[in-house]
Amino acid sequence: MALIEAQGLRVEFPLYHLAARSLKKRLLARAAVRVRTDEANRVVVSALRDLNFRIESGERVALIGRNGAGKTTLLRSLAGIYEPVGGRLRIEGAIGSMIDPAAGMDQDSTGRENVRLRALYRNLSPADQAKLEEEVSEFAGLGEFMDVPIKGYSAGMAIRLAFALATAMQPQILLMDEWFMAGDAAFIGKAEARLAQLVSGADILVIATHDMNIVRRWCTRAIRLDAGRIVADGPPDQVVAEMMAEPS
Ligand SMILES: Nc1ncnc2c1ncn2[C@@H]1O[C@H](COP(=O)(O)OP(=O)(O)OP(=O)(O)O)[C@@H](O)[C@H]1O
Repeated sequence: MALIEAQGLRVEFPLYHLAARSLKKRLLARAAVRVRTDEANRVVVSALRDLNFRIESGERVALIGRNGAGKTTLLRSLAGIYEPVGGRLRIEGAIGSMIDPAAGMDQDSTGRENVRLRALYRNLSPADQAKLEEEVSEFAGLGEFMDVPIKGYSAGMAIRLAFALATAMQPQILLMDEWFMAGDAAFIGKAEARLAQLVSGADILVIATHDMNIVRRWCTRAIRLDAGRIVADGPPDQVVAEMMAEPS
């Protein structure tokens, strides 16, 4: 059984380059809601503000909302990439994350070496390591590029490798940013089939997306963020319809 529970979750980013006083003042005056000065007199952006939610096994949740609403920040916080500045986050279950293809990859190592590093990190037996290597190479379809340092990969090749690696081991909680579905048509077809299988096996899926077809097709619940707050949480059809009805 997997579980994600947030209570009063807050994430902020300091804006270090805003030291100049007048600029700071102007910005604070214009964006009083999300930009504030903290106790240490630093200007910070409130990316997530007092989020409360509970996601249980069997749920497939879409995070929706306009640019800058906080979707990616929330995904990254769930993945443990960002440390909340306030509140509590409880996560039970092994996480597989497809947020940033470069995350957890060593740019100077080859694709194959990166797969081996991941296997070592996960403490896999030599047999499982060999199986993982074979599976990832086959799915990514990179051919001889598996033996080229990944800093020489195109964006699409990096996505292929990261996708193959993240989906090779069945996670209980799958975190995903929609642009992982980018790529050429052949890969998207393959990726969708793989994801469908994974989603049915994962206990929880959380996907950040602007694509309402993905929300309706894949998800059982939609959480809509606006300026770092949750403004709607419920069945996808209802939350999407409400959002569409609002003037943009
Ligand atoms: N590393 C960072 N440093 C400073 N501010 C950040 C950082 N990451 C995000 N932010 C700010 O946090 C807020 C939320 O951004 P986030 O990327 O989570 O939004 P989003 O909903 O994923 O947007 P989009 O749909 O454009 O991808 C924005 O105001 C953004 O400027």
